[in-house]
Amino acid sequence: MQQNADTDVLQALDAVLQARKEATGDSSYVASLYEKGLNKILEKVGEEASEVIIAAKDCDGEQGQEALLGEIADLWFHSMVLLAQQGLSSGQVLAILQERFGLSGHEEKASRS
Ligand SMILES: N=c1c2ncn([C@@H]3O[C@H](COP(=O)(O)OP(=O)(O)OP(=O)(O)O)[C@@H](O)[C@H]3O)c2ncn1[C@@H]1O[C@H](COP(=O)(O)O)[C@@H](O)[C@H]1O
Repeated sequence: MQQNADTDVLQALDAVLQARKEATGDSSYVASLYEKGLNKILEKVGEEASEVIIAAKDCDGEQGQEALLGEIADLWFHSMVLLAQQGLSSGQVLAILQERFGLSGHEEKASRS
């Protein structure tokens, strides 16, 4: 199984995604997505989400778990490309999760009315 990694990698990747705004598509996959635009990035997010579903349905044993982790990494990565393209960062998503941490989904829903 893969080793655990901490959230530093998200911050480092945010910086790379930002820097790729100055790169060209022939040298960088991320820059190629920026060049193709929002619709292509959304297509990749949708495609990767579908691959997560398929991998989860087939998730049997260590190999299946490795495959699922790989697909979720692809989904997170493409979601981060979307955030960067929109001028946002994973840090902002983490802040929302931090705010929600410990608050039951049922309680949060009840507090809305
Ligand atoms: N984490 C990733 C990462 N995860 C997945 N991918 C790429 O995402 C692509 C999507 O996989 P697919 O199988 O869907 O690709 P595909 O069939 O070639 O895609 P399409 O032609 O259908 O769009 C693959 O090319 C993967 O290599 C990534 N590409 C880059 N990164 C990170 O982004 C950084 C910058 O990348 P570059 O901009 O390419 O230098 C890298 O240093 C990495 O840290």
